[in-house]
Amino acid sequence: MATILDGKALSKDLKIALADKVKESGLSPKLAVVFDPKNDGSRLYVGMKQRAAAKVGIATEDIAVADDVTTEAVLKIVADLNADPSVTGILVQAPLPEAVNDQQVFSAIAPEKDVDGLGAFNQGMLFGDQPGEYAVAATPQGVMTMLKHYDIDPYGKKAVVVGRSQLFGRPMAALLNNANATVTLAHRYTPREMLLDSLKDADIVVVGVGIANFITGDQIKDGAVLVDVGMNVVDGKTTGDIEFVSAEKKASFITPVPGGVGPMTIATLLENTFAAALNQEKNQ
Ligand SMILES: Nc1nc2c(c(=O)[nH]1)N[C@@H](CN(C=O)c1ccc(C(=O)N[C@@H](CCC(=O)O)C(=O)O)cc1)CN2
Repeated sequence: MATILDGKALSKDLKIALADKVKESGLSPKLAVVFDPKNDGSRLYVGMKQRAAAKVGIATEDIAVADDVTTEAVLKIVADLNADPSVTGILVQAPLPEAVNDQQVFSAIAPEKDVDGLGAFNQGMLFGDQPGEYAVAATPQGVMTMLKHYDIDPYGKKAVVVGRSQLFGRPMAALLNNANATVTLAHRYTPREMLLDSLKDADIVVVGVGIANFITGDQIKDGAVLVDVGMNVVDGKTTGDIEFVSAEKKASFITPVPGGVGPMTIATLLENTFAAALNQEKNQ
């Protein structure tokens, strides 16, 4: 039976520690959140982020965009937030309405306020494995924090990342690569046979494709570490991309859904937001 990678418990500890740090710093971090209020997921996640931020002493400001908003209008919102000294962090909750080019918007955020690390500058730092302080996307960074907490070192391991989104797969592969794993990045055009072949001898598998039960226990190696970034609703129940019952019998470690990567995403975003406020104070 696998050990559960308990993101819910770990994120709780991280938030308690962060609340102390925020208090001790005497700073007043403020996170501006740009989001589409018509998107059910965004409304849910933004609400979760706001409540968690309030608990650790980070103020938030909501900026709800209209249905027919254009990329230019969102770029103007971001430019105003970049220029506002009371705002220390900016988060653009994806997805924005269809007409908006999310990546263009992410890259317009001033790098020092880009707490989600999704802009071109911060992604370039990550992909170049550059030294220094910069934010990394909250979901993959949260996965790395969880691996470290459970003493799982990617060094020399074979890792397979399934999904290549900007929010998850691409930065996840870069982080594992920077941690000296040998990384395969699979995606929707990877032939099924090729994916199954990669999974057979993978030590670490991280999956985020948004398809319930996409990976099953019979496809993975005995003792593999399984991290499930997926979130699907099946028969009214939140479930991941990994078929938990069969996979936990073969894995050494596995994340549950819910209670695994999701809570780590939120804790990491708050850590990034505080780090950004500290850096801005230092560099003033
Ligand atoms: N700008 C960003 N947009 C989006 C991100 C992101 O990191 N930055 N990630 C996703 C969604 N997301 C955060 O925004 C997120 C998803 C899920 C959870 C979470 O804690 N989930 C719970 C279960 C909740 C439920 O049952 O419905 C869990 O896993 O335990 C947190 C954050 C999209 N956009």
